[in-house]
Parts: sequence; C-alpha cells; structure tokens
Amino acid sequence: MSVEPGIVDRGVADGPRTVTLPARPEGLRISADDTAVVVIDMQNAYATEGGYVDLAGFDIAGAAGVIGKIGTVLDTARAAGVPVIFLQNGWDADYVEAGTPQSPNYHKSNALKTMRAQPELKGKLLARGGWDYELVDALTPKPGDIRVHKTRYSAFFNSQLDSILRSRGIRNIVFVGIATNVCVESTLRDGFHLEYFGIMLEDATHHLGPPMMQEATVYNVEKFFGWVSTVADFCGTFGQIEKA
Ligand SMILES: NC(=O)N/C=C\C(=O)O
Repeated sequence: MSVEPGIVDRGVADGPRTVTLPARPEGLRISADDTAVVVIDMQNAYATEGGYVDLAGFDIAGAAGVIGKIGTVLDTARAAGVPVIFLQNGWDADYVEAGTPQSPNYHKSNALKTMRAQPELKGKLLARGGWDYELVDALTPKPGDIRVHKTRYSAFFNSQLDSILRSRGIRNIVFVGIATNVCVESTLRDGFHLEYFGIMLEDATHHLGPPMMQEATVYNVEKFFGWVSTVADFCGTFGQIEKA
C-alpha cells in the first residue's frame, strides 16, 4: 500500500516512533517498534589485516572505512530503542559445522580452501573462540545487543535469527556489514522471501571483489529485493526518535 507517491507505507500508525526513511527506489514509512539493525559479520576475519579475507588474498583496504559508520548507526539505533543484532560467521573449532566434501560449502568457502592450502592456518580461520571469529574491537556489543552465530552466508539459514526477529515483532531489517555481495545480499534476499522489508545502508557495507560487486548488489536490492538508504538518512530520521 502506498499512500503518497514515492513512499511505501504498509499502514503503520502515525506517532512519535514512526518516520519516513529516505530510500531508493521509494522512501519507507516505518516504525522504530518493528525495525531492527542487523550487523553482518563485522569480525576480524572480514575487516582486519591478518584476518581470513586478507590472508585469502582479497583487498580489504575499504573495510576499515565502514567500521566507524556502522558505529554511528548502532549508537543511533540504541538511542531510539531499535534492537541491534550482530551476526558472526564461522564454525566450531573442529569445523564439523563447516560440512564434509559432500557440502558445497566445503568446496566454495575461501576460508576452508585457504586452510587446506596452508595447513598451518587450520583452527585459526573463522573458528569459534578464536581472534578471527571475534567482532572487531570498535564494534563490541553493548548491553541489550544480541549476538547470533551463523554457519553459512545467509544469516537466516540454520540460525536463531528468524525467531529472534519474529518474537520481537520485527518487520523491517536495516542491514550493515560485510560483505555486501555475499552475506549481506544472501541474508537480505532470504529475508525478502520470509516477508521482511530489507533496507541496506550502502555506505555502511563493503564488498568482496571488484567495485562492480558493490554496484551489482545495490542494483539488485533497489530493483528486486528491498531498499537502499544511507547512514546520514538513517541517522537523520531515527536520530529524532527517543527510546519508548
Ligand atoms: N560475510 C561474508 O560476506 N562472507 C563472505 C565470504 C566468506 O565468508 O567466505
């Protein structure tokens, strides 16, 4: 249902916790009461030199730049009483959760491939309990934030995420994190099929691979799976809301 041209409004009640978030292709009329921020995989593995994607040969130069932006988004969300949910990607220390050679993950995961090529890294990459798996220091969760473990690219697959969101009445998910074109996009797409409204803050996400990967996901989200907004627009709207 769209009551104003250029605004998607599914009928949320007006009130001090309802905002119109500027986004593409339309603005979204949403309430802080049914919105959560989901932070995808801001772990040393993906955002710190010496972590998995760096060791696997990806360029992580741009990753550090999103950490501060995500911090700003999270401060705004917490002040507005919007739940903050951190996803952490990886497996148990014995890699049972990573799958056997019968799993495509065994063959496609660049972390598993890197450890097979460099056996001295075994047990270090994306293993729960280790430095690589930990969230970057600057984004340490605050009291009230929620952490969710995941074992595949989509945060909805075999995780607690869906029930955590449903039990809080969440309908809108604001996505930040790494990597735009892998775990962010996979999760936003699965969320679409589960009837969540997915909003990606484009300047608080970072891609793996060439810059066109960021552009491709922005295009996909805007055109097919959700909405694209920015840190300034999120903070400019949700920043006006006070905790209930
Ligand atoms: N967090 C991600 O987007 N991860 C991408 C690749 C991987 O985990 O191997």
